[in-house]
Amino acid sequence: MDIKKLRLVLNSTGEAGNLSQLNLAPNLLETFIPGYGLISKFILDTFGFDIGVVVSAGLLIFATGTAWKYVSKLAWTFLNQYLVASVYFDDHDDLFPSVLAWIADQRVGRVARRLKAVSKQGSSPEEDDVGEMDNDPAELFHFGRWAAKVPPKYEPYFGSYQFTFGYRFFIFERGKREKSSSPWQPRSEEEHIVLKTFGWSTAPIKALLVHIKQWSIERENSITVIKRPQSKEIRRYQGAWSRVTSRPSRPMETVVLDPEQKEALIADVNEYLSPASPRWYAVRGIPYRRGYLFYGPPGTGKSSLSFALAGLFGLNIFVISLLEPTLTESDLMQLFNNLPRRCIVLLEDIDTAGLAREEEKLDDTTKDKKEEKDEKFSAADLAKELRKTAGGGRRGGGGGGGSDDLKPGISLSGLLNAIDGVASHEGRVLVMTTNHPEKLDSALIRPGRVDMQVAFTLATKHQTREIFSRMYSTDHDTGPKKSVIGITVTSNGHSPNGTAGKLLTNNHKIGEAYTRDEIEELADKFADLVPEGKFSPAEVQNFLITRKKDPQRAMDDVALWRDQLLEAKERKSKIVFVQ
Ligand SMILES: Nc1ncnc2c1ncn2[C@@H]1O[C@H](COP(=O)(O)OP(=O)(O)OP(=O)(O)O)[C@@H](O)[C@H]1O
Repeated sequence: MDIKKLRLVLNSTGEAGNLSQLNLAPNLLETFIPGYGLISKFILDTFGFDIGVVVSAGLLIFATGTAWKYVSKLAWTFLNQYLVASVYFDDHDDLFPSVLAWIADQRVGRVARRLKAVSKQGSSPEEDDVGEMDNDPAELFHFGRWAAKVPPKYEPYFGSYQFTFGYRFFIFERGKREKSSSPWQPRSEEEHIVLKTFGWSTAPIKALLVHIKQWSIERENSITVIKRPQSKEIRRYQGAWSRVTSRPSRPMETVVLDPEQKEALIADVNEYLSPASPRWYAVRGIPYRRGYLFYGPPGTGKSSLSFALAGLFGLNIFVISLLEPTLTESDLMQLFNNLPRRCIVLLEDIDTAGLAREEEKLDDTTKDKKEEKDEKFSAADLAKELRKTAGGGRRGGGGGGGSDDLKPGISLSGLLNAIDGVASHEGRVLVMTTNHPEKLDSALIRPGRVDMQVAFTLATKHQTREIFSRMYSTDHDTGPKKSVIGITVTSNGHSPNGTAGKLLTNNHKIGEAYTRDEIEELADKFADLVPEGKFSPAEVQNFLITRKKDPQRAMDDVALWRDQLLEAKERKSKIVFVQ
């Protein structure tokens, strides 16, 4: 279209505002819309109405819109290239969920018209999500109905969103792309986020990210993030570790140990993690790493203490079980090489290292180990095993795959290589646990690899007492505080052997609150009835959990439970299921 023709576009003789001025030359309209002349003549003759004005206006609006789109796209590309700073990260990055959560929490996230609902299948809703529990204690609690009240969480859907932060304009973009995978791999998508702002410097975005990290840490202050090895198939694409869950940090006081032992451990970890330590180690040429060995029978608190340490020091915890059947030495190396600078690595069952490869007797040794474990198998262990199986955890679940050519088992040298690797000299806290310290090779526990050993024993009187007291107390402050119990059934004062029931004048009904002093008194008496060094804290805890609303019932039942469990242990029963 030449300029002369364009000039014909408008009848520019009339006054502004008169629609007829917009009437495009019929010749031009004929060029765009074949047959236009005939149609317009027909309408003019029949209805006396000139459609030229309407058609011209429509065409003009269309042309202006297209031009605007084109020009703005050009301008945006130019701006993006020369005047916009951006920071990208993909969904493997720890920042990804934090940024999404932060955006969702901002006005931009709340008013966005395109949201992605996130409700994980089978995830357990938090009480906070539903508000107060209005479950009638007299009725059975129906989890499904309760969980149905939980609204899903919402995130901004894929696309671009603008927001301001500290008087500065930002753009948040969420996108996805197909991951480059080999033809025989299932197709998958990878998400990414881009944060943009006007200017040549990324400093404002970096400051925003620091703010988001702090916001996220404050929000998750009491949360411990637990990571386990990613399944083999996706490890290559999504990193070695996957975030299995995050759960409320375990308070250190809930792990009952010898106070001195606990204090010494906490002080040691604290000293090691202090910001001045890396330099101290570097100046003296000592590798900056610290290893701990937690050993003792099953159910004595080794894992619990590791989780409590993670909560106390605000570290993520990376859990590897050497009993995981698909774990190979190269996997172990890869896992250690992909640890962050500061974290706790919980390496469970280290006594299995060297069993398979070095002796080439995997079947026998696994069988032996299983038999040994079975001998000590108690109800608490059984529950724990079931939990692990259900959660796809330690034994086989998390690994996936399991190709036939895998030779499971980690040799001792493989384990040593992994924990001594260069990448592991960087501030991680290594906690190794075992039920069989006597089986450990001295090379594994030499100073430098294991710097402190913590022995866990079957429950002492102090532990039994503390576990009881914590089970029934809601408040550990001094003073005559009220403790637990809130249901309205009357205790029948049942006492199987007639002794324990007499310990407390049975004038308490369930539903009455016990004072702190009363609970302490009961705790002393309970600890007197449980022999020292016979039961694991897990067993004691398990017994009490089934009577968690009724300390008097625990007192009534303890003697029978104790005798049955002792007898069963003496008979070396394979599974002791005494409640
Ligand atoms: N010392 C303890 N103080 C408080 N609770 C304990 C203690 N020991 C065990 N428990 C309780 O028993 C359960 C099992 O404990 P945990 O998993 O820490 O034992 P573990 O020694 O790691 O066992 P395993 O060797 O089988 O892995 C947990 O629920 C924990 O609360």
